Amino acid sequence: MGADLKERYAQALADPPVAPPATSLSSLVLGLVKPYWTWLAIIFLAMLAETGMSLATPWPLKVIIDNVIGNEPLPHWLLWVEDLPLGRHNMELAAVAASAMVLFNALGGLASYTNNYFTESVAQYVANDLRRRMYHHLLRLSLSYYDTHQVGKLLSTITSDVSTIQDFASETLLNILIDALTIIGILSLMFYLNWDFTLMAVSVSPFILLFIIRFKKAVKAATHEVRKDQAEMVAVLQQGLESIRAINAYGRQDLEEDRLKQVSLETVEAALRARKIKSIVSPVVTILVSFCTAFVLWRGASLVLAGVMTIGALTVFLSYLSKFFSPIKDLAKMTTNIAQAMVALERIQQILETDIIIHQKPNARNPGKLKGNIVFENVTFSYADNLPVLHNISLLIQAGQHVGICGPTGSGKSTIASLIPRFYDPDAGRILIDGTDVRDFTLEGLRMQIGFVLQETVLIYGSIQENIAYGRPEATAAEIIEAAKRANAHDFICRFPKGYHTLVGERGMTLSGGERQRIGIARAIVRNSPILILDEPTASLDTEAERSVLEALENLMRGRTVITITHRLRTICHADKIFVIREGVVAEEGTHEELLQAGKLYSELYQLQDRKAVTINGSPHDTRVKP
Ligand SMILES: Nc1ncnc2c1ncn2[C@@H]1O[C@H](COP(=O)(O)OP(=O)(O)OP(=O)(O)O)[C@@H](O)[C@H]1O
Repeated sequence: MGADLKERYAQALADPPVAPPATSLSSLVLGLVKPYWTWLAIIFLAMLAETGMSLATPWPLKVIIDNVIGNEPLPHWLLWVEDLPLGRHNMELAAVAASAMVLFNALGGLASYTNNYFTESVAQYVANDLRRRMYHHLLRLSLSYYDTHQVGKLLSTITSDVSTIQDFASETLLNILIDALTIIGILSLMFYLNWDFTLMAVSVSPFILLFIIRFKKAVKAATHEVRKDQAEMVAVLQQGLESIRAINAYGRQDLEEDRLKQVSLETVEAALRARKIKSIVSPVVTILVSFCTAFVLWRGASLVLAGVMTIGALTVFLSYLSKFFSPIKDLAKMTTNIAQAMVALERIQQILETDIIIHQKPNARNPGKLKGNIVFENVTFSYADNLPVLHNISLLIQAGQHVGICGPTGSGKSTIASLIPRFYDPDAGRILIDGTDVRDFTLEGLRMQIGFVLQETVLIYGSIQENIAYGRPEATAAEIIEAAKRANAHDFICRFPKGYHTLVGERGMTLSGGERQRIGIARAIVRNSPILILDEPTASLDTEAERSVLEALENLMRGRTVITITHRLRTICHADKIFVIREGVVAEEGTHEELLQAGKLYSELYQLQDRKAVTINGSPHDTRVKP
């Protein structure tokens, strides 16, 4: 058992969590449990044994009442007891009955242990598979999915909804199956004991089941509402904690608290509405069941008095009746759990079925080492339907060229850059690198050829060394140190007591903006891609930090095709070509001198910035990057 589990654990770590896309809830569930069919078979057998033992337990009592205490003859299926070497003494028969009771319970206990052991294993591994499958899917969705979905709500599904499924699989599902088997078994035995009596006794069951089914719908709708509100609450909390600096800076703690208060109260109200519906089910079922039991007691007493039924048979019948209604009552209670699990599955399925992915052609090829010729051919792109952000853009960037992209804010500069690594695909037109449409390359291969330094370098929680090697994990320690030296980062890293092993990112040491950018540059140097996209890499830095970062950038840019997006025109005035973007079109293109001579938008922007720099510093402030 242990070895099997260990093996499964190792597989769960190693298996790629890829699974065919789910189409319906049932196919999702079947796909999830399929790998565990041997365990499911063991569970089923153990369940049969557990149910059988539970059905057998009242019979020793009947033997004691009817055959040991009373004088009823032994039923024909028990005559073999007379052949035992125990003799025919009543107390010996009582000893057999008592031992049988212990045996039934012990076997039932063993079956129950096996059941729980394997059910919990299946539940844990199914939850593990679900989490991994969802994360795998989410990591590959197009960025446009995240433009319209809150991360907090997704977190809530990956954690809470998966836990709901896990709890359902490990507790409720097993109970439902055992209950169903028990009901079938008890009905058969009750028919054996007294069929017409049984028919009358259980005639109330269809009404109970109808009632339960009717309520299941209402409970499910209420549960949907509760989960929606709970996910909303996680989203509010996640956003608030993520924006903690802005909240402190603007003193908006009260506003954020109010937001949580509102959504938290909505969650409470939704949960109370759901409880109102849920709490009706149990009492109604209990009352219906008590009518039925009362009838059996009354009618049973008259049958015993008339000598048609033995006291033992009535006791066993009553014991079965309570066993029969207990799973029916459980089913009523479980309506809530079933509804919760259905809602959780639907929410998980919604994520798994999202198809906003950047598709890779089946015959896509790895581009290998690209030279870096980039062509935009009549590219049109919109984030939202029918609202183009780029209109018919055409650009030509030759391998090894350093080009600048500038233009007013919101004109589409960053959007242009994000189409090259296929963060998004254009609506019309195409983008070619070295003469091949980027959609003909594998996504991973294409992105390996592109390095980024953005306005803010995002540090991953881990050591500085891991952060530098993030884009190429196989980089050696020597390569990492060399990259840090070229990025002007080595000296400040060595000043930390733990050097390259210093923890950064969440909860780790916090680096200044300039230091973070230099880590970002070292990261791009280690990745060593022929195409480099610099999106306002110095925008958030002061003059001193900017100088050091620009020096590092010079080292990084050498020998690569570089696209620099910036508002600071002085940083691109030595570029081989500058594209001026306005309202999603290329308004002008040329070298710095050509654009100044043209005397249009670029020249206006440049002169405006020139005057500002003179005013601020008393002399022009030159932060140019020499290619
Ligand atoms: N993820 C997004 N979803 C929807 N619209 C977006 C998204 N990102 C940008 N936009 C919109 O697209 C337009 C172009 O944005 P983009 O970021 O490319 O401009 P930009 O020229 O780089 O601006 P800036 O100089 O301010 O960085 C803007 O109107 C912006 O509001």
